[in-house]
Amino acid sequence: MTDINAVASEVSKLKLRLDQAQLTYRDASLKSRREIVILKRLISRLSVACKGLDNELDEKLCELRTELEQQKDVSKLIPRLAVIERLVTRQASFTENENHLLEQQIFHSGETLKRLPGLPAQLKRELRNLLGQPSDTLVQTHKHTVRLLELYERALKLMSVSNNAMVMKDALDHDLQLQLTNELQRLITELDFDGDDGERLMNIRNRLLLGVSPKTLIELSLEVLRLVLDGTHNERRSSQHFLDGINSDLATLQKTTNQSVGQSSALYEHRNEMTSELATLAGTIKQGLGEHKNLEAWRPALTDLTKELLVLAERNKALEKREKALIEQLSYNEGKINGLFEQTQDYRRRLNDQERKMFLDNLTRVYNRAALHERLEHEYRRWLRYQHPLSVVMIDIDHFKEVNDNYGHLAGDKVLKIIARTIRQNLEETDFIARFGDDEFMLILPDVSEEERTKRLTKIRESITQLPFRFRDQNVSITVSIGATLFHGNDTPDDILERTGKALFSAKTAGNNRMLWIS
Ligand SMILES: Nc1nc2c(ncn2[C@@H]2O[C@H](COP(=O)(O)OP(=O)(O)OP(=O)(O)O)[C@@H](O)[C@H]2O)c(=O)[nH]1
Repeated sequence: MTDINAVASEVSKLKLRLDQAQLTYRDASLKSRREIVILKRLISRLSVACKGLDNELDEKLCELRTELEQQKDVSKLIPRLAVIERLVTRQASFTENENHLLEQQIFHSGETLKRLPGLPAQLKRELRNLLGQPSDTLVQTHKHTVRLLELYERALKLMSVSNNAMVMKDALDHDLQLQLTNELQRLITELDFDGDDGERLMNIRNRLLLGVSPKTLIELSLEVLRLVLDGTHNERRSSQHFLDGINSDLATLQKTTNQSVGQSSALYEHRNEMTSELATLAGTIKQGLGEHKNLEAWRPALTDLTKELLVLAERNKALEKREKALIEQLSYNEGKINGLFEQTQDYRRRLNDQERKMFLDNLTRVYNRAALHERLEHEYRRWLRYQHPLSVVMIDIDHFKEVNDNYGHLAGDKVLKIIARTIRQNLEETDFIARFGDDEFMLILPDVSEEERTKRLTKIRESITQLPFRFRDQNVSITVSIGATLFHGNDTPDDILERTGKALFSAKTAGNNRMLWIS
């Protein structure tokens, strides 16, 4: 019994211990499971945090996560955890290194950006602040990187805007310079100066044709201006001189004419006096002849009368002399007046000549652009009235610049002259030709039928193609493009010029050496 009791008591103790052991085991198991859950969560977070940093680490963490799902005994995972710990430590030191390098790079790039010329002060200030801030952590370094990139972007935008502006400004400046050079060159051809000044102008023009720097362009423009001013002063001086001459001649003439008029009336009075004295004498003689039967007795009185007659004859002679002098003075005055008339006629001819030259192109001797506008306006008014066909034509030499470039501008000048002559030769009296610009000519063909104008223009084009130009021992063939149109509807001269230009442009873009009508 005792044994049984002892056994029973042993059993009961054992059971108690078993219960306690079970409880302990349950606690341990619970603890272990909680630790596994925490471990899993940690590994999962670590996987996310390290994702992409290192492929090997990614792989190992992935394997560990799978194992953790299956494995009951965590202790078996210890070797894997050791591998991961090693990989994480390696990654940490790698990241630290990289961070250090990145910081150095940020500093270096920031300094480079700071030295960039033309950066706005505000951007430079922000850059200085950024470089002065410490970056102990990776996050701070990251923020610095982003901020630096922003500043770089702003600087780039600013530079590209100012570069574009500069490129555009350069292009504009270049275009403007070309335009000014061509215009100055063209204006010189309209100036008609002789002698040294004319030669100097031609030299300037030749230099402009060869192309000049902006500085030289300004210098040449000033020189042209000076020459024009000198020319104007000279012209004014010579006009003044001419007018002064005429004025003093007229003053002298007026004086002598006044004297002549005075003399002439004095002579007239004298003559009247003499005539009445003569008449009185003649009356006295007649009366004496009737009264005196004995002439001998009358002789002394008659002798006195004769003396008086002689005195009258003497006075008459003196009067004649004065009259002769007066006639001479008058004929001298007449000569002077004729001379003055001739001088003014000469002056008028010179003015007319100058006016004509103002409308002529100095180089080609055809009309210039000013004349064209005047003529076009005139023909336009006639067209409005009579509605006859009125054609306007623009002729442009193809690749003319190449002639200048390859054979020199004197060759180019020659081409312009010969082509102008060739066009003129193929025109009728009533047609009009003007040099419109560099290598462009304009024609106005009034009252010409469609068939006739096509024939005329085709002949012009073909004649030019056949011109035997020869430069530097080379045969050079030159062609022209022609654009033309007709006045119709509500057209104005400006519309016509624009349409002719378009027609010419189409002829050129269609491949040159052709004629194109836009109706
Ligand atoms: N020799 C000479 N050249 C001139 C004169 N006037 C203008 N030029 C030159 O004529 C040239 C005209 O050039 P562009 O308008 O390009 O003409 P292009 O070479 O015929 O070109 P396309 O018309 O397109 O065929 C410019 O180089 C001017 O310098 C001049 O009186 N004499």
